[in-house]
Amino acid sequence: CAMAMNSKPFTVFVEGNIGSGKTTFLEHFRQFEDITLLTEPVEEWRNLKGWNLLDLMYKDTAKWAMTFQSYVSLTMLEMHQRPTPTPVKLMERSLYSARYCFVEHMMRSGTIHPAEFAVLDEWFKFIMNHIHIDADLIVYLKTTPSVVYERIKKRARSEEQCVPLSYIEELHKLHEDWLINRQHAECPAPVLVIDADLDLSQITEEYKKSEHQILRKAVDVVMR
Ligand SMILES: Cc1cc2cn([C@H]3C[C@H](O)[C@@H](CO)O3)c(=O)nc2[nH]1
Repeated sequence: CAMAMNSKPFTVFVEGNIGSGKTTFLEHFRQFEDITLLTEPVEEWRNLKGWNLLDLMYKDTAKWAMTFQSYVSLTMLEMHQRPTPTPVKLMERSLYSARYCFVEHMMRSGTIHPAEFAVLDEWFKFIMNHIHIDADLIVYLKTTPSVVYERIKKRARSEEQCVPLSYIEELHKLHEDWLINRQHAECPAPVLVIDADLDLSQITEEYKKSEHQILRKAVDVVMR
């Protein structure tokens, strides 16, 4: 049932490390007509007027990380703001994982200059104070770094082939600090943790756990 475009849909952020199965999780919900799926616009990051910013970032991180994260944040903001015709909206990642996981890592590792970090942080704070982008629920696909590292190698996305395990471990810790240890109060949504180490055959049971929570909330939104 299409809802008026102006009412706020029940919004879910699907978060997790590289290779944690976010796209697979989202595809599982393709079957429901009352849910709008917004997957990560990786193809936009791979081709902005012919420039593959994702590849540039992985090839020369110090030079391109700021530019890449700046564009990623713009594409995420566009998705946060996109009108949703359904009672439920599932988004792959968010401006929160952009800031608390990826940009945070780049600042701590010295990949970006403190002045570059300051600019990205000012953009993030302005958006937080002026635009409502909160989630009603965060689904955290919790994984073990070594498991997703093997998946990344098997998936063989060309730009990611040089990603070291240490990077995956650092991103994991930042996801845990945010979603398990709840170190950032700006994003107070409840977190539903899914064991995403499970391989495809077993994980459907895990998805059903979240399906119930998400769809029940969808009914609440529609009945509101
Ligand atoms: C919000 C956000 C998503 C995101 C993805 N990535 C990278 C990780 C993967 O290699 C690829 C697709 O998620 O993009 C990144 O470097 N910075 C990001 N920030």
